Amino acid sequence: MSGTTSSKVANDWNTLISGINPQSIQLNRQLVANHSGELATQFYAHMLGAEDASIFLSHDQVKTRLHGSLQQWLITLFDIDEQYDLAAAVALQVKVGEIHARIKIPMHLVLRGARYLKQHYGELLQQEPLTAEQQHECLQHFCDTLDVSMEVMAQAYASSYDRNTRSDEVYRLFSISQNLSTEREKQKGALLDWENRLMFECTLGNPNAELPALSTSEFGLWFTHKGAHAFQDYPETQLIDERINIVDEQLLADMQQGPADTRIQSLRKVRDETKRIKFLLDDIFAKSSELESGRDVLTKLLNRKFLPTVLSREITHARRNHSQFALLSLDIDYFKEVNDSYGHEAGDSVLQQLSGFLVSNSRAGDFVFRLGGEEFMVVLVDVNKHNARAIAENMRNKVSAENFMLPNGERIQITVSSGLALFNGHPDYQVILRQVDKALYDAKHLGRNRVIVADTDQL
Ligand SMILES: Nc1nc2c(ncn2[C@@H]2O[C@H](COP(=O)(O)OP(=O)(O)OP(=O)(O)O)[C@@H](O)[C@H]2O)c(=O)[nH]1
Repeated sequence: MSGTTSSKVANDWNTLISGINPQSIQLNRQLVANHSGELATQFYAHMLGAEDASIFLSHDQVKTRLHGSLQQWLITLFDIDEQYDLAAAVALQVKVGEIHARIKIPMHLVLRGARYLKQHYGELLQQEPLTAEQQHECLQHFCDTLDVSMEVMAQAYASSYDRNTRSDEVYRLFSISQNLSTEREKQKGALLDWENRLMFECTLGNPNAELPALSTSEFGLWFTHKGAHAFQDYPETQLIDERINIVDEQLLADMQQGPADTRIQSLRKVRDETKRIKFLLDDIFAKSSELESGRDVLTKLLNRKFLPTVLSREITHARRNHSQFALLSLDIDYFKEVNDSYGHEAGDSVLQQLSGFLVSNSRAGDFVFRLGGEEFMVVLVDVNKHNARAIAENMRNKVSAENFMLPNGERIQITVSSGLALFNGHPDYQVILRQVDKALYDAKHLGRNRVIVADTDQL
């Protein structure tokens, strides 16, 4: 929202307040403060009652937290009188609108909640010993104030949403532009690995063991988290998704339970399906054109600008599928000493080697970012609290055992401090980012070369 628009709204707000009897403002302030809990409950009851809202606000902790925030927001909103700093009040509404855009709560649901708030407030006023005229003025002030707030929020929402969408689109184009031919071969190889593993399990493996699912294989994770998004406009993407489902839901089940001849037949069908997936992959990769790359120049990792897009998408995925992901941040310890002792070029070389190391030690569906300087972030997809911690510890251990080769031929060892935070259902990605930042900060201050897991139950 531009500065001119903000000051115009602040002026309008001021005019609105100065036209109201201060006694009515005081009455509303008192009544809203006394009934803030009940008003917040009304707001969410109607908002969450809508079917299209449940996906956004289904998490209990979120409900509890948002309920408190809404109460506080109402109290602050109706505390506003002529003495109040209206520019600050406008800024607060902008912030709320931006949070809604970030967690993608559609604006119409917020407006619906506001409509019911007005209705309920009218009923509350009727229970007060007020004249009809006083009631009317209080309700007018309540409705006008909410309307101004909604107007500001809607503007902030629209521009923030546009920004996010543009960034999503840039990311989508970017993510398909990376080394297309290498990626294609890598994913076809991953598909072949899964097929070979399946053949092995079928013929020589333990007959009671569960067969490896295609959707959770290296290829399946890459496809779900990256490929399907990058190639979302191609009909082949839908077809690949259907093939993966057929393999996992039907064919593997037949192979697991069916009689011997059915198993052989199903195995043949699996081969046919994987062959079709390979053809479909070739088609979509061939259709995609090379696009300008936007990777970090030194390390070729993803850079910070795509972090919001990736996190928003992973949050939506985790909430829809009741799965989890984790953020692992890694910061090299005493990196300044590497630069000071061996020179900047040596430091650059260590950053490049560590980047390659992180990529080769994470899975195809994971995302590795260089956030800047000597700080990295890995988005660990489809993990739980037990294996995420093990992955983080393993990564830290392996880094400390690795020899990093300097341009002068010397080898050095480094350590990293890590913060780890597991997604806890909160729809705003800033929450998990704050948690992982705090955990990294603690890891540094508790002595470095360690992993600290954030307490993500604390929202
Ligand atoms: N070679 C090189 N150095 C960089 C780059 N970006 C940041 N640095 C250096 O990274 C160092 C970071 O130093 P500090 O923030 O003090 O951190 P540190 O020495 O790693 O210490 P702790 O993080 O507290 O363990 C500085 O010397 C930066 O100049 C880069 O792209 N290349």
